[in-house]
Amino acid sequence: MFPLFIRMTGKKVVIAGGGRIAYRRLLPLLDEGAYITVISPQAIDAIVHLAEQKQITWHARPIEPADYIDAFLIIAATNDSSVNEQIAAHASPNQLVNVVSNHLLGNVHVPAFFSRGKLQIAVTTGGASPTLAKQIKKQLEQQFDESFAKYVDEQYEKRQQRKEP
Ligand SMILES: C[C@@]1(CC(=O)O)c2cc3[nH]c(cc4nc(cc5[nH]c(cc(n2)[C@H]1CCC(=O)O)[C@@](C)(CC(=O)O)[C@@H]5CCC(=O)O)C(CC(=O)O)=C4CCC(=O)O)c(CCC(=O)O)c3CC(=O)O
Ligand SMILES: NC(=O)C1=CN([C@@H]2O[C@H](COP(=O)(O)OP(=O)(O)OC[C@H]3O[C@@H](n4cnc5c(N)ncnc54)[C@H](O)[C@@H]3O)[C@@H](O)[C@H]2O)C=CC1
Repeated sequence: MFPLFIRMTGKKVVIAGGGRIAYRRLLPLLDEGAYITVISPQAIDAIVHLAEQKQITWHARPIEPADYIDAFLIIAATNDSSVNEQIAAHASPNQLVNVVSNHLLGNVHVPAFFSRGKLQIAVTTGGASPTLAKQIKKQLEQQFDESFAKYVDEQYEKRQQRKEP
């Protein structure tokens, strides 16, 4: 696996499934300014609420291949692993696909991560132990406390000023 940090502003994201895991994927993507469509017969209240506020689109039905034909990122987060497998199989090789139920499918994994301003720290075990990734992230959260946000953002300002003519 090759680590990348992806600018998601304005990108189309299709999420299959409307449960807890779908919502965990959705929130940081929404923060990044992605256009999110959830396709799922049922959805948890928090997702329904975001749809009512028009922050995302929700279609209350099972996913179909036409739903994600032009998505930049597809997240297969249903509780039916055969549906998630079908999504991985139907996606184009040039789309990013994240499958929450099987680390061997899709072409991107979501790490455990946190931010301190522009500092972002992400940890993955490649599906070996998501719980270990979460534990390591928690330790790093203590080590790199909130004060790093100020430090990193100051460094950023200084670098920007040096670049200006
Ligand atoms: C491949 C990947 C999918 C992807 O890329 O989306 C994946 C796959 C699977 N996870 C499973 C289970 C659990 N995952 C967690 C937690 C997290 N899982 C996350 C990522 C990933 N999980 C990706 C690999 C990343 C890596 O390896 O480092 C984190 C880091 C990020 C996030 O999800 O936001 C987040 C911590 C967030 C945080 O707090 O920071 C917990 C614990 C909990 O929820 O508290 C459990 C239950 C305990 C257990 O089973 O270990 C199962 C079995 C499912 C089943 O039983 O059907 C599969 C399927 C499989 O193993 O194939
Ligand atoms: N990656 C991770 O961190 C973890 C992944 N998992 C996996 O994630 C899966 C989902 O977990 P939860 O969100 O808690 O499940 P959930 O049961 O709360 O939600 C599943 C959602 O999928 C929808 N769905 C079912 N069939 C569908 C279809 N054909 N098309 C579209 N949507 C459909 C349901 O309506 C529901 O909204 C679990 O079954 C498990 O395999 C579980 C724990 C952690």
